[in-house]
Amino acid sequence: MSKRVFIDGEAGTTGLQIVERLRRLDGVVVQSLDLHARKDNAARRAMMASVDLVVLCLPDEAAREAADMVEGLGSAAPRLLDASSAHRVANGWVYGFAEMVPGQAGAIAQAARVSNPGCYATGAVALLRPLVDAGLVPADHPLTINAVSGYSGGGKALIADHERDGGPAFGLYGLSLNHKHIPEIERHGSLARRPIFVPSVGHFRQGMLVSVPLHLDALPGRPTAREIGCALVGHYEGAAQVRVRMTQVEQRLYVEAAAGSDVMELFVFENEAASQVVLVARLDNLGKGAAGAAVQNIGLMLGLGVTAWAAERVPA
Ligand SMILES: NC(=O)C1=CN([C@@H]2O[C@H](COP(=O)(O)OP(=O)(O)OC[C@H]3O[C@@H](n4cnc5c(N)ncnc54)[C@H](OP(=O)(O)O)[C@@H]3O)[C@@H](O)[C@H]2O)C=CC1
Ligand SMILES: CC(=O)N[C@@H](CCC(=O)OP(=O)(O)O)C(=O)O
Repeated sequence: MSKRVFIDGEAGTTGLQIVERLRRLDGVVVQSLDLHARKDNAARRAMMASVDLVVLCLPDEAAREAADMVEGLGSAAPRLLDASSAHRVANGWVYGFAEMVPGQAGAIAQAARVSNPGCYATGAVALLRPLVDAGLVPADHPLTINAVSGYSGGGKALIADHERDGGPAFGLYGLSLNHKHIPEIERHGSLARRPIFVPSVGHFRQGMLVSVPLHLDALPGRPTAREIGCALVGHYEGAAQVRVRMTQVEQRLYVEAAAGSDVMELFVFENEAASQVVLVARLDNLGKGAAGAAVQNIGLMLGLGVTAWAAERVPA
């Protein structure tokens, strides 16, 4: 029998992307509220009690309220996947980055409550966690993370701002060095020192690049770029939605290649003579950075086979 999923916030940027993906999957049916009932709490509660899984695609405060609503259903409570940033470092929630450490996919499959990772955090944690766990980058190493995102990362409001005449071309933000993804990058990157994180947004709809520069001669044991690349390759071997690209011939890395794909690519670029590398994650903020990861987690939580769909979208 098909599993029933309710997406609270279905009409938003992330919600629509999840629905589009779920429509192509066997074994799952999306249950929707009528347009006029989307914000009617009694209708939402009744819908939540009737499904196997609720996905929250809401602003943080509304996601907290919706999670309380689900919890209030007691033994009738469905399982919960939250795409907002409300619960990413909260107790009792499993972090929905299946490839992060061995056993994470299994923990997601068993969990009652899963928090989908933030888009920037997905790139940063993907690059850093395996290197910290392997001892190549010390947990307390001073790190800087730079990133550029497509404007769809800011939801309906930022999309409208960019799609009007005279929308902005490019801008840095988060300049109080307090972006909301820093706590999840610290926690799930296993970092003991707060990184400096400088996000930016460009005048393109989808895709993002997250980069971490490293001075190799400031790391213990002075690892080579190859050792770093091999650690990433070893960690992500067999992962359908993460690819490590070992050849670094590109002089330019374009963000466009990520748009529309649910696969995240990781790169290690180096200047050997200067003993410097820059690690880069390229992903779609709406793909592996949001809806792609959400559908992967829905598949794990409901026991559906979703990797075949993901593989269709692997770039050449
Ligand atoms: N865009 C992205 O790249 C990513 C977004 N996310 C997260 O996903 C969540 C949704 O973001 P996004 O899709 O971009 O946002 P949007 O602004 O595009 O959509 C938000 C949706 O939530 C609905 N909504 C707002 N408040 C309520 C409420 N109180 N009750 C019911 N529905 C409500 C809105 O309806 P209406 O328009 O009618 O108000 C809208 O449909 C956020 O927490 C965001 O941080 C996560 C990863 C990436
Ligand atoms: C360009 C832009 O505005 N991006 C969003 C993050 C998008 C994302 O990952 O979402 P959540 O953490 O909200 O789930 C921001 O910086 O707040």
